[in-house]
Amino acid sequence: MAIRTLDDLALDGTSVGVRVDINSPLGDDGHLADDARLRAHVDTLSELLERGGKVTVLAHQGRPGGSEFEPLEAHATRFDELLDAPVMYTDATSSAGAREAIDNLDNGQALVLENTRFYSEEYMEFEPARAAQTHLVDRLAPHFDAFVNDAFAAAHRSQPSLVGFSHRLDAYAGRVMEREIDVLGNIDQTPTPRAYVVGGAKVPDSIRIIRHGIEAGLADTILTSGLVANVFLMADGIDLGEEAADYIMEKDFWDQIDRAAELLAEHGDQIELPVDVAVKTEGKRQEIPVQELPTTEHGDVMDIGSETVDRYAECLESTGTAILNGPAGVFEDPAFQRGTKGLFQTVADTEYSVVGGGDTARAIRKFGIDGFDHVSTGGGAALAMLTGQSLPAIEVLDS
Ligand SMILES: Nc1ncnc2c1ncn2[C@@H]1O[C@H](COP(=O)(O)OP(=O)(O)O)[C@@H](O)[C@H]1O
Ligand SMILES: O=C(OP(=O)(O)O)[C@H](O)COP(=O)(O)O
Repeated sequence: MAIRTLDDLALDGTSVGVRVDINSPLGDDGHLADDARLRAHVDTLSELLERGGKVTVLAHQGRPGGSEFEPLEAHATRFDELLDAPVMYTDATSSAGAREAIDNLDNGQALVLENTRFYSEEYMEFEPARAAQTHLVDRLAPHFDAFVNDAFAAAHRSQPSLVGFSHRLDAYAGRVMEREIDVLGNIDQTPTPRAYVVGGAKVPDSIRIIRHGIEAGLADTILTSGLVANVFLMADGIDLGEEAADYIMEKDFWDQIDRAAELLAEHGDQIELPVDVAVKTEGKRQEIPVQELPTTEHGDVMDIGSETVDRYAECLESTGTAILNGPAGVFEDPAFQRGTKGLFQTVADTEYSVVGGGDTARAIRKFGIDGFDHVSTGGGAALAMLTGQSLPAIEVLDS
C-alpha cells in the first residue's frame, strides 16, 4: 500500500479538510459522555495547526432518527479545550456561510463544521467517483487545498465525506489512520503464536473473525468468552438453561450455533471454551463448572468463571500476540466484571497486544487497564480489517 501521510504534506497557509471520527456517546442533556475519540485526534489536529495549516474539521455524530443524532457544538467546545489553538464552530456543513467561515480561517486556526449527516446524501454509500460529485464534496472541495482522512473508525463506510474528497484533492492519512493501518493491516507480522481472545455480543461478526483468523493462518488459538462463548458451549452440546437459550433466540443467533458447531468440527483443537461460568442466582454472582449446567435455579450465563480466567491466562503466557475483541461478560453489572477485568489484564500483559471494539475500549477505560500495545479507535472498522475486508476510505487513500 502506498498511502501518503502528514509527512508528505507541505503546509504553508494551506486549507486542509480533515475528516475525523468523533462519534461519541452523549449524556441525557447532549453533553459528551466520553471524549476518547476526540482525544485520539489531538495529535493529527495539533500537528496540522502547529505547522500553519488552516484546519476545517468534518465529522458525523449518531445516525438520522437516533437519540445521538446531535450537532457538533459540544465537540467543537471540547476540541477548543484540548487543542492549543482557537477552535470555532459553525452550525452549517456546506452552506455559503460555512464556506465563508472556511475561507476566513487564519493559519493555525480550526473550524468544526456541522454534523455531516444532517445533510441527507452523507448517510448514503457511493462509489468514490460518484461520492466526489455529491453536493457536500462539490461545494467544499474548492475551498480546501488538501484532504486528510483520520476517521479510521468510519473507514468501512463509503460515504461522501469519507471517500469523495480523495477524487478531487491530494489526500493523506492522518496520524490515527496511519497507526491503525500500520497495526491492523500488518497483523500477520506480529509475534507468534497468536491468540484471538473473542467475547462480547456481536456473535456473527466474532464467528467471521474466528473463521478468517484460523483459515488465514493468523490465529493459532481462539479463547472464547462473553455471549460468543455461550453460543460455542451450546454448539458443543452444553445445555446452558432456559434463560440463556431464550436470549440467543431473542437475538436471532440461533443459526450461529450451527456456524460455531462447524468451526468446532473443523478446528476444535484450536478453540478453547470456558470450563466454568458465572450466573445470576438471587441477584448474586455464582460460579458453576460447565459440566454442572443446567441447574434449575440459575438465570442467564453472564460471565466466564475464575477457573476459565486462570486457564486462559496460562495459555496466554506462551502467546506472542493477543488480539482482543469483546468483553468476557456483562461488565456493566458490577457482579459480572470479574471475568473481563481478569482476562483483559492478562491480555495486556502478553508480549504484544492489540484491542478493537467500542465496548471493549470502554471496559478498558472503566477498569483503568494499561499495557496494551494498540487500542483501536474503531469498532466495525477494526472488525472489518480483522476479517480481511478492504475498507473503502482506506482504499481511496492508496495512490
Ligand atoms: N454472557 C453475556 N451475555 C450477554 N451479553 C454479554 C455477555 N458477555 C458480554 N456481553 C455484552 O457484550 C457487549 C459488548 O459486546 P460487543 O458490542 O460485541 O463489543 P465491542 O463493542 O467491543 O465489539 C456488552 O454490552 C456486554 O454486556
Ligand atoms: O462509531 C462508529 O462505528 P462503531 O460503532 O463500529 O465503533 C463509527 O462512527 C461509524 O458509525 P456508523 O456505524 O453509524 O456508520
